[in-house]
Amino acid sequence: MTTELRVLDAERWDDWYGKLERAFGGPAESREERALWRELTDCERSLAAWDGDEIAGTAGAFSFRLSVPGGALVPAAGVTMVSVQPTHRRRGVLTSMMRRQLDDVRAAGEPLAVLTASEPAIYGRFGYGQATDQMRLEIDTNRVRLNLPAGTDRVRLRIVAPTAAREECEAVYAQRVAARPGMLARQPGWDRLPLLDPKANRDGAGELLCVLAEVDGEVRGYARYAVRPIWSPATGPDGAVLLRDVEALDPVAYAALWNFLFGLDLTSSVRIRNRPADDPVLHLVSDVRRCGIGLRDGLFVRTVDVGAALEARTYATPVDVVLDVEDAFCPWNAGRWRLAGDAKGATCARTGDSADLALSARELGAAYLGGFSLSALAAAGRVTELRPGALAEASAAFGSDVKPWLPHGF
Ligand SMILES: CC(=O)SCCNC(=O)CCNC(=O)[C@H](O)C(C)(C)COP(=O)(O)OP(=O)(O)OC[C@H]1O[C@@H](n2cnc3c(N)ncnc32)[C@H](O)[C@@H]1OP(=O)(O)O
Repeated sequence: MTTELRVLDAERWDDWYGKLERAFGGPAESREERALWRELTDCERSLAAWDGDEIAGTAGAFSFRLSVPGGALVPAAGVTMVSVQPTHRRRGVLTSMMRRQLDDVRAAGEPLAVLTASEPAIYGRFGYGQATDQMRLEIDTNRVRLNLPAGTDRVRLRIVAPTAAREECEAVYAQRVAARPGMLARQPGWDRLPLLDPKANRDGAGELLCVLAEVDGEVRGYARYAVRPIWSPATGPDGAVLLRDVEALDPVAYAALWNFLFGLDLTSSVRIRNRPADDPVLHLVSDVRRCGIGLRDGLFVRTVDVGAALEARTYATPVDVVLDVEDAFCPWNAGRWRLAGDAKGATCARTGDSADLALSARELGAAYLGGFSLSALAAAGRVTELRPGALAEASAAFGSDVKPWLPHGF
């Protein structure tokens, strides 16, 4: 079997997307969601693997700008919509699409490619490393109390329709992006993603609502949520607050939003699928054991251009190290790079000097946003220290005070 890779003809989008849905066992999406993905698809960056006149594989890319340590927004290809038909699996179709895509990303001058994986085992072989994680919470609000900071009572809360509050929420979100590595600057149309609320997907919950937190007349935060009413025959109300997202620009607005969610009548839990693992709410609660905490992988990062990627971020402490990078899938990155930088900026260029640390592209991706330390990777045998002291120096420099985190999938 041979397949031929071609850029997606926009007129074939329905067929192409239908094949993607089939590979995912779908379609499970609502009409609204499908229409949004149609609008957001960049056909010129989408590939179809053709077997004769049949689509055997799909892969796409969004043109994102990713927040990195130091607050810069770095061009990053957002790899998405990857699938291979069940009739064509395990014959190298994915590998051929990854090959073509990374060549295209390099040609476009984007230093990074990023993705969220259906299964985390797939993408390491192509040099993607898990760079962030995400925390889910299912908080027992009957048992857990909140310790509110002084001034929380100054916050005024207002419930509004999410669409009516879109601009205010987006203004808050935009300010959060540079403050947390791993977040994506909003591209046109992406503000509609958190507003999707098709009836068919509510699973017993009411409509999506938005609560705005205002301090001195200014919107300082928001939460979008729905309530799923649950009535137990024996004890009565046992509803769940399904929190979609929550962002705030100061501690009192943040605490007030959580206090509101905890206090919703006839509910006994607040559930959310995706929060950063250093969410301040963990320092507001009286009992973390009853917060139903779970962790899973988030964003995967691939350094497509090692020099440009390492120069695009800043470093928590001064660093001057030579990295010996192994990169079989993108061999233009392989070899020694001298990275010199600090909190103001960095240079990263080819060098003939002897190496201080050896690692592969996958580890570089994992450490890139500062979420996973080089020391931890070294302890797992995935980074090798060649000059004593270099690991501690580089590990501290790569670290991020704020945990990197991606708020939504793509
Ligand atoms: C960013 C995103 O869009 S994530 C979504 C990914 N898509 C899905 O999960 C949809 C369902 N799955 C599929 O469509 C396919 O099985 C794919 C895309 C995951 C794999 O496609 P294939 O064409 O079968 O992959 P390909 O034959 O190129 O395999 C390359 C290697 O990856 C391995 N591999 C492929 N899929 C998986 C997997 N799910 N888990 C672990 N390893 C895998 C193969 O075993 C092979 O390993 P090898 O090089 O050591 O022999």
